[in-house]
Formats: sequence, C-alpha cells, structure tokens
Amino acid sequence: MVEIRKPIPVAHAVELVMKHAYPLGNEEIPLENAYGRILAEPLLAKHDVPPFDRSPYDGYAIRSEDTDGASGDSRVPFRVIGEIGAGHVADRPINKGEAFRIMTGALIPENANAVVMFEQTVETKDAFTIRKPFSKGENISFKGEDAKDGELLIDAGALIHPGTIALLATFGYAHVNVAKQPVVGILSTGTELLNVDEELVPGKIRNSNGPMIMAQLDRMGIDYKSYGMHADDLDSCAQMVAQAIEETDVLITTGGVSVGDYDHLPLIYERLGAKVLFNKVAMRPGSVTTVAVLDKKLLFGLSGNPSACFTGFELFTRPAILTMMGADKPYMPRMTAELSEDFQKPNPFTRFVRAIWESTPDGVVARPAGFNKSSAVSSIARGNCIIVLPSGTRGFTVGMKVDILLLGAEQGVADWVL
Ligand SMILES: Nc1nc2c(c(=O)[nH]1)N[C@H]1C(S)=C(S)[C@@H](COP(=O)(O)OP(=O)(O)OC[C@H]3O[C@@H](n4cnc5c(N)ncnc54)[C@H](O)[C@@H]3O)O[C@H]1N2
Ligand code: MOO
Ligand SMILES: [Mg+2]
Repeated sequence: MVEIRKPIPVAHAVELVMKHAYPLGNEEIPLENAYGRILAEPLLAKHDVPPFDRSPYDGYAIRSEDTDGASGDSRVPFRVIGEIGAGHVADRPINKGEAFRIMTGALIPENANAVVMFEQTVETKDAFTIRKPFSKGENISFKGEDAKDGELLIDAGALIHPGTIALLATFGYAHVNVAKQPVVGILSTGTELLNVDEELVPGKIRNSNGPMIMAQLDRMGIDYKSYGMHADDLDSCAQMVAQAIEETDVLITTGGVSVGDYDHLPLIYERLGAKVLFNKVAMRPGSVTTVAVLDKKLLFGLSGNPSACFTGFELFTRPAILTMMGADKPYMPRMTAELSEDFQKPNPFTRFVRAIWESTPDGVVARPAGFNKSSAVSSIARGNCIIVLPSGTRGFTVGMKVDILLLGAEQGVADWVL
C-alpha cells in the first residue's frame, strides 16, 4: 500500500526547518579568510575614522583667517614653508601668511584650518596667491567624520563582504570572531547514476545533482564532504548515511525520497530514529522534499529530480545553513517583476519557476527559462531567479506582476514572506 502524504504549506516547511537550524558557536579566524562568514559580535569603531584631520586634496594647508578680503582684484599671497606627503607630519606649526604644500591624506599641520587646491592658486617659486576667502574647516576631512570611536557600525549576524573586510582592516582586526560553519555532507543516491566522466549506457544518466549541490555550497562559501554516489541498496545506503551523519552537522542526500520501490530514504530515517519534520510540501517542483533531524543534525532529503533538488536546496537548505552559521538575513532577496511570457499551467501547489529576470526601460521583467518540469536541468542552467506563482491559480499571463527570488545574491533578507 502506498503511503499517502499530507502536503504542508511552503512557509510552514521553512519555519519547521529554521526552528531546527541550531547555531554552532563562534571561532576566531584570520581576516583574509573572513569573506562570506558571519560576524559573531557587533563591529564597534575602535578609534575615530579618519584618526586625524587630513587633507582631502593635493594643495596648500593655510589659516583661513589669512584669506580675508581675497578677490580677483586683490589676490592674497602665501609663503610656502615646506611640504607634507601622506604618511608624514609637519615639522612645525604655520603662522600668519604661511602655508604647507600638503598631499591628499596628509595630517593637517598645527594652526592650519583650511586647504586650497593647487588648481585654485597661482604659483610662483616658494609662494602662491589666491583669489577667494576660505572659511574655517574648508576642504578638511575631519577626525571621526566617517566613524566615531566606540560607535556601533555593523550588527552581529551580518555577512562579511568586501566592505566589511575594509572596515575590519581599518580597525586592525587581524582576526575576526565569526560564527562557525556547519560541516556539510553530500550523498547522491541512485543505481542509475554514472560519474561525470562515464559513457552513457541504456537506463543510466550522469549524476548532475551532486556537482550542482557542491556548486550551490561553493557559492555560499561552505566546505563540504562528498560521499559520492550510492546505489539504491537499502542496507549499504543506510550504513553510508549513518556514517555520513556521524561526520557532519548537515547531510544532504539527493534522490530516493518519494514512494518508489527503491526510494529508501524514508526507511533509512526511520531505522536511524531520525524525526521527520515533513515529507511533502505544497510546492512544485520539490513536493517530496523531506527534512529530518537527528541529534541536532539536519538531514535534507532532496528530490532526485534536478529542478526539485535545486529548488529544495535554495528554499530550505541554504537558509538553514546560513542560520546555523549565524546569519540574520538568510533568505533569498525578493523583487516584483512583470511576467514577459505566459505561464499557463494551473497551480494546485505553489510553483517555483526557474526564470530569467532583467531590467528594461519599462521596469523589471521575468520570463520562464524554458522547459520547466521537475526533471528539468536546462532551465536551471539558464535561470538567474525563481518566479513564485501562488497556489490556487489557473496560470499566468504576460503583464501580470509576480514575485521573484534572486539566486546567488551575496546578501539576503531577514524574513520569508511569501
Ligand atoms: N507514485 C508517485 N510517484 C512519484 C511521486 C509521487 O508523489 N507519487 N512524486 C514524483 C515527484 S513530484 C518527484 S520530484 C520524484 C521524486 O523522486 P525521488 O526524490 O524519489 O528521486 P529518485 O526516484 O531517486 O529520482 C527521480 C528522478 O531524478 C533522477 N535523478 C536522481 N538522482 C539524480 C542525480 N544525482 N542527478 C541527476 N538526476 C538524478 C532519477 O534518475 C529520476 O529520473 O518522484 C515522482 N514520483
Ligand atoms: O517533488 Mo516533484 O519535484 O514536485 O515535481
Ligand atoms: Mg523515487
């Protein structure tokens, strides 16, 4: 007798998974390895930025009061008493009528309070004139104008991107306190699977899910252990899954989660005593996506069908891993787009359509990326987003507004709102 499964709404499935995405603690890592990791503590300014008043231009540091009355008819002269390159400091203060040549980034000398750009002067040897008055503070980059000592700059939970790296470096963080990443395992199941370098023979196909998931993890900067491919043999597959769980925090399997004679994952979860959170989601593709937990470890039973596998990873596995590694914005960013092609299949379940979005003079448009069955590989390759078509609709026509989920975004959003 075939098991009848009760589908749960996608949002509920996401919520169940996220409830079991436990943080793994923190670790200190070198700054050069920190890109893509999550800040474990708030980033506070350790000192003012810039740390001293400095020149934003190549020019002359002067006292603004010495410029009073300057005009085209009555140019005011200055005497140049030295030069300050960035990284150097003036050897003495300036006095009335004096100026230092000063380069961009150099510390403003004592008594100076304005900078004249070279272009604003008429220069002679060791002197120059100007034709306009300067106000106090004109053309000065002030100490602390970018960040104040002690100021909260970035919250814990933020993704470390190149800008964050620059800020961390500014404050001398050679090491950064980040949330630990889970150890993730990947196992592709299926007697029909061949390795990438094998010739096709009748009934067999090459394993595309394994390499695809590895790349989905690569895109997140996550290391993984590959457990290769395994034939649909219950006992040896169960053994392999048990071993993989021992060695990982998150185990991703592909295939074998439906109700076929060789779909062994449901039985394997049962044998292991894992708690199945759900095994049917009201979505297409990926309706058979199964997620189980065992000893605080998450087991993702992604469908064997490539588009279902891909979608299950992006909707469930990715935000769970990001949450385990401390992220406060684990979900794909969303946008609204105008459908630029009809999509006429009825939707009893929420449909996730692999699609291409682009910005046009008329706004953002999205169109399905071609053959869009659960088994499709080609549309995954062409797509750069996923169109979300709500359940209970008879299809969609050109010009309708749809939600799209952006793939491969470096930074996500805090809430799942679909
Ligand atoms: N009687 C029913 N049959 C099916 C149902 C159902 O509800 N009742 N659900 C269908 C849906 S929906 C999907 S999706 C698939 C899910 O199948 P499984 O997750 O059990 O996956 P498999 O049976 O192992 O494989 C399905 C399909 O995918 C190919 N595959 C598997 N692994 C890979 C891989 N690593 N790389 C590329 N392609 C792979 C496999 O050869 C099959 O063609 O079940 C439906 N059936
Ligand atoms: O689970 Mo299947 O991918 O819905 O089509
Ligand atoms: Mg199957």
